[in-house]
This record gives sequence, structure tokens and C-alpha cells, in this order.
Amino acid sequence: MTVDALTPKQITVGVLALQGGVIEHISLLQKAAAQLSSQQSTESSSTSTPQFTFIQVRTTAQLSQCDALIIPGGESTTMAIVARRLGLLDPLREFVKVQHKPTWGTCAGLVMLASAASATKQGGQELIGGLDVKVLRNRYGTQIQSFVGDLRLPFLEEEKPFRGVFIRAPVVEEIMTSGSSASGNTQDGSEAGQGGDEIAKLKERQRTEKVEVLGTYPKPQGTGEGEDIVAVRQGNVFGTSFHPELTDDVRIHVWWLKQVVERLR
Ligand SMILES: NC(=O)CC[C@H](N)C(=O)O
Repeated sequence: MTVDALTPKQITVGVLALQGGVIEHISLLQKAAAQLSSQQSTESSSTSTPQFTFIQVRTTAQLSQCDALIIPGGESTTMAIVARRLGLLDPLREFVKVQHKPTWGTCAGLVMLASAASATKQGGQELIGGLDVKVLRNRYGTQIQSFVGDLRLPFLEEEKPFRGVFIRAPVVEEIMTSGSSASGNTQDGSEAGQGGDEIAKLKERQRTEKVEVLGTYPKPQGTGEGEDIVAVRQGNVFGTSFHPELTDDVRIHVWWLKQVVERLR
């Protein structure tokens, strides 16, 4: 069988539309898809670019049409409450952690995809999980401390820095291991408690799918040495602290769509 025969012809990518930059993500996805198909026609490569459809997701029926999903930014606490009310929280967990469909969370979306979070509201907040990491919410302070910073993202294989838009952004403060204490004040519906079964599952996943750090950013002055983790991937799950959809730089959307095609093959 040729590689082309394995490439899906139709891919539906959803953007969770409870809050945040939904239209912005869809617009960059459309540009990215156009770029992929024009690249393909000039490269005369042996694999064909699939036909992409981009949809907004507010219901379980819409989610079930999706092969891949973006969870945009917003306010993760509110997003979790709304998702719970709409009956979407468990289907989202199923989508990411059981069906293993490619999912990308930006900012609040990264928080939702973490197994644990700190600086949450009292009593914690519900999470989807999928990334064995603990995030620190609002790492850079409040809305007025939002900023744009140049990021070097080696996975883009280009020197040109990516303008990272950080708005009350989280960072990954801990990559969880089976011995880690990151049970915390949050629930992703599975690993949070870390009983025997969960530890075994976590160990198995860490053996097969490690959390990869794909981007870092220097810690702000006075908050310690070194770099904060602002982009991670574990298997099919990708998370960024910043908002690529608020720029006109299509590179991360192009990269992610290619990953989606690869992983659905
Ligand atoms: N811009 C954003 O998505 C902010 C995320 C927000 N601080 C949260 O934790 O949900």
C-alpha cells in the first residue's frame, strides 16, 4: 500500500466554542490548510493533502464529528463549568484520553489539558487532562501584565522568532512522574488521585509517550533563574501557554495540521 493510500481524504477539525478566540483559530486554520495544499501542489509530493473542514464545537454531536480539536484560550474555570453543564466534559476526556484524537490547547486550553493545576479557585477546578503536567495558572500576573515576547521554537525549523502573545498565561511548572506529588486541587477525572491503577497507567504512558518540552521563555525578572516551559507535547496532545491565533503567523497552525495528518494516518 502506498503512503498516499493511508492518508485520510477528509479531516474534520473542531474548535471548542465555549469562549475565546474561536473565529481567530478557524481563520488561521483555513490559511494553514490553504498553505499546505499549495505547498503540496508545488512539491508534487507522493502524498495528497486531505480536505479539511473546520467546525465550531458546542455539543457532543459536533464533537463526535471531529478527528482533531483545538481548545482555545479564555478562562479555564468558566470553560470547565460551561463544559460540565453542556455535558461535554466527559466526552472531551474520552476524546483526548481514550480515543487519543489530536488535541491542541492554547492558554486556558493548556490548563484544561493538564492533569493538575495550581493557583486555581478555592476547591480546585475540573480539568480534561491528557498532558501529564501540572500548570501554574496566571503565571505572569493579571490582564494588564499581558505582553508579547519573541519565542524560539525549534520545532518550527526556522530561525525567525515567533511572536508569543501572553494573556494571563499559564506555564508548565512540573512534568509529572509516577513518584510526583502533583495530585493537587484539581480533577482531570483520572490521574489526579494517583491510586495504584493510576500510577501503573502513568508509568506505562511515560514509557511510551513522554512529555516533550517544545518551547521555553525566560522567567521574568525576580522570579528565579532559567526558563519557563511554554509549549509541550505528549503523544497526540499539544499545549501552548500563548495565543498563536492572535497573530497573523500561521506557522504553528501549519505544523499542527501536519501533525494531525501524520497521526491520523
Ligand atoms: N488567556 C487565557 O486563556 C487565560 C487563561 C486563564 N488565566 C486561565 O487560567 O484560565
